Amino acid sequence: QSSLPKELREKYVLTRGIGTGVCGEVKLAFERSTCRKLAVKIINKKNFKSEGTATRNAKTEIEILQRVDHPCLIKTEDFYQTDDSYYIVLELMEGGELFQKVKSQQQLKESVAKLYFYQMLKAVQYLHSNGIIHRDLKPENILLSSQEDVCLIKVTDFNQSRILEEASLMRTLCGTPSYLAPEVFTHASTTGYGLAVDAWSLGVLLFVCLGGYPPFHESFGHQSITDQIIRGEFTMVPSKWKHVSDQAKDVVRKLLVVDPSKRMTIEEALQHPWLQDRDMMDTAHRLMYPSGDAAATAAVQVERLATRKRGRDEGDEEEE
Ligand SMILES: C/C(=N\NC(=N)N)c1ccc(NC(=O)c2cc3cccc([N+](=O)[O-])c3[nH]2)cc1
Repeated sequence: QSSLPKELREKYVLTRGIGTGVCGEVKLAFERSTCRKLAVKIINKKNFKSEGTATRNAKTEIEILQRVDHPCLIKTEDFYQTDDSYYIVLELMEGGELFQKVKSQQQLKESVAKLYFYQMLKAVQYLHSNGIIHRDLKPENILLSSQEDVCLIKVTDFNQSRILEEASLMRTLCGTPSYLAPEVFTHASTTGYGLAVDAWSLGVLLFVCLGGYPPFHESFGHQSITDQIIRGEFTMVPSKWKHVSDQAKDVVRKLLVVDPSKRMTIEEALQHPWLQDRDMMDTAHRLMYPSGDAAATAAVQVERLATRKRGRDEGDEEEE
């Protein structure tokens, strides 16, 4: 306890480790004044590559962590740092990492995978609408709020995240264009493609949740994992996928598209037939907005009306 910042020690009691991460660990903590249980993520500064990027990354990450406000994004309660570590006080996510749930070939029930995937889409939709690309979406960075299958999920670890610097692009375009490369003007450098990397990662996450194994892996066949990814070559092993609906497979196939300009976007994924599932959406919104406060309820109503309207537009014979 001695190496902990004094203010941290005065406000919280840190106990056992509850999760392991490549860049640090997570400890269970109790807030002295309220006895509330919390998590403290300890990030060793020396884990970062070079001093320069480390400090900049960490500043960006801390700024993002303190700025984001969405039910499916981890919320920080407090933040401390010493010369060699960052201490981030977070809400406790008793279900742990999605990684633990899907490793050892455990396939999730399709309804559970859909509930989690919908929440991941909403979290990433929120990040993108705030000009933030996550860039490191993986099962270790998806936390579950409880051991129950039906639970809230939260995206965490913004270490690789980037805030889209539209400003720097605007400055660039003010100068003389004569020496600028074509991609500076095309999609590649503006929000377009940047955001698409998160759509790909969500495709990999959905594949793992539905199939219980990763789409690209060094142990598959003769190709390196990089070649498999560059070629977008993955296999849906029948024994694992025969019970998975065609609509679910369609979402995976439209996200794991190599050409970012042809890849399904987050918005399009949210409109995909597989996700037009009112029961799932009601459950998700009940988990995301438990207080049922007015604004949230309004948001839910808007979403449901939109879904209902879409259904009518598409000749949805089902009566309301
Ligand atoms: C902000 C961040 N990482 N940032 C970074 N690596 N630069 C970050 C990364 C991971 C976490 N993980 C947890 O909060 C976390 C992991 C885990 C496992 C079992 C049980 C619990 N829990 O809260 O009960 C857990 N919480 C929380 C924050």
